[in-house]
Amino acid sequence: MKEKGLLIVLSGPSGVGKGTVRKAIFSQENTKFEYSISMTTRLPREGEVDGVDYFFKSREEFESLIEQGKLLEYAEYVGNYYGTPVDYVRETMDDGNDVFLEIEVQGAKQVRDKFPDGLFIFLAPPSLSELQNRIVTRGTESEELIRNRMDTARSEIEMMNLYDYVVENNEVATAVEKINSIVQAEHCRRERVEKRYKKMLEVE
Ligand SMILES: Nc1nc2c(ncn2[C@@H]2O[C@H](COP(=O)(O)OP(=O)(O)O)[C@@H](O)[C@H]2O)c(=O)[nH]1
Ligand SMILES: Nc1ncnc2c1ncn2[C@@H]1O[C@H](COP(=O)(O)OP(=O)(O)O)[C@@H](O)[C@H]1O
Repeated sequence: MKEKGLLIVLSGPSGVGKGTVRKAIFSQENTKFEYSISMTTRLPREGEVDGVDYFFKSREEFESLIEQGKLLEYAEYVGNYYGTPVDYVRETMDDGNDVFLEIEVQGAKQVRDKFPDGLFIFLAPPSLSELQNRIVTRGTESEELIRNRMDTARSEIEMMNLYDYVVENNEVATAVEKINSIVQAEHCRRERVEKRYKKMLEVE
């Protein structure tokens, strides 16, 4: 029987660099992960393509997907829905490929409940002041929203202990390397456990 793929979840506070690190991971030539494209009700930004960056949906369409149980998790974030298509995730894992989710922390918590066997990686900022710097330099938020996001960030950081690994996003390239190593080590660990388990069954 084919081994199931891993479910890799990268999460962390807003502005820590999740999107940046994810893009760097998928720009590697030899990346072995399959990126799960999310659904969202937010409008496309300039240059974003439907079915590449996100599947852009209306609120009605999104709510109907929720009702039909088509989402592994979803969350409302700054006034818009974001969610992960469950069929894609299950099919990709069943085919033996690793699926990579880059999602905010509420969604990651829901995935943890449904897939406790997943690999949960928390991307942490070097400090709160650096996190604020990044949100400010990104320049997509008003002053009030930045204050709001910093309050949210504090509670998001408290959720760090629910994760298997914490990777500090100091340098993007280093964070990418660490994530690659974590996934590789996890594959080795699972192989070892599987072998031992098979051996035990043979003996009895
Ligand atoms: N729960 C959940 N969060 C998602 C999903 N897709 C993206 N996100 C998160 O939604 C947040 C907002 O994403 P986006 O609108 O692209 O803006 P960004 O802040 O520039 O990354 C980010 O924290 C993403 O990680 C998803 O499927 N589910
Ligand atoms: N390691 C890093 N060092 C410095 N700036 C970074 C780093 N990673 C991301 N950034 C910057 O921080 C801002 C937020 O990154 P982004 O990927 O949008 O975060 P998130 O997806 O977590 O909300 C962007 O301006 C990005 O260029």
